[in-house]
Amino acid sequence: MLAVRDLAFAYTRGGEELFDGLTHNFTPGAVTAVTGPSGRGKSTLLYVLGLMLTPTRGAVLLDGQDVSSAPDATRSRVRAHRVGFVFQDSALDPTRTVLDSVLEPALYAGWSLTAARVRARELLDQLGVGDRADHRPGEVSGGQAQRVAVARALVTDPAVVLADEPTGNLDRDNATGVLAALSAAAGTAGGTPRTVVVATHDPFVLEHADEVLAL
Ligand SMILES: Nc1ncnc2c1ncn2[C@@H]1O[C@H](COP(=O)(O)OP(=O)(O)OP(=O)(O)O)[C@@H](O)[C@H]1O
Repeated sequence: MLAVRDLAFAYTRGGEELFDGLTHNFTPGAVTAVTGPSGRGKSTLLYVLGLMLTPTRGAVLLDGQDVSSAPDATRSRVRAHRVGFVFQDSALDPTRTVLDSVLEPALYAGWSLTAARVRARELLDQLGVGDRADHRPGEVSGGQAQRVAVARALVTDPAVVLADEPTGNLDRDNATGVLAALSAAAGTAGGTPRTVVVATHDPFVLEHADEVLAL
């Protein structure tokens, strides 16, 4: 289970402190939408949960272990094996094919290229973008690119999936598709419920999320 205890973060020493000692348990198997006014720290919270930023105070707990203050090597390992990240506007490498972008995190996690390819193709098919596998991101639509980004976040079967404004620039149909993919992902991680956290302003996502955490 993913949780935060007494969490605070500041980008600079003595700078504005975000989260005000936040304590929260994220429910496995659920999509939790993190919302709040612009600048309140929604994206920053995802980076802290994803162990890309270290809390100034408090802790990020994964299955009861404080992973946020673990040594760098441990944090990298946890990030590679247990966390998937969907960046805003998909952020796919324009020089790689969709398939290569999706399988890359699995290679970092130590999978063989063959196993990573099989899993990546399976996910792209499940997300309805299998026919785009050999294209570059410039040759797919915004909605398709965002589903590709979800596939990339899921390729290692992580326990935690973090998505930053995944429906930001999408029309309703595409937003529905991306949200459905994230909801489906919440249900399964090798049979164990997966924790999905989405930072969003989108009223549609807020309405359909299982839980809402307001910052
Ligand atoms: N790299 C950075 N260095 C210094 N300050 C930053 C950095 N990134 C963000 N901030 C500041 O931290 C605060 C929180 O930013 P963050 O992007 O997490 O907010 P947000 O709630 O996601 O905002 P939005 O809804 O506009 O995306 C803001 O005041 C922002 O200006």
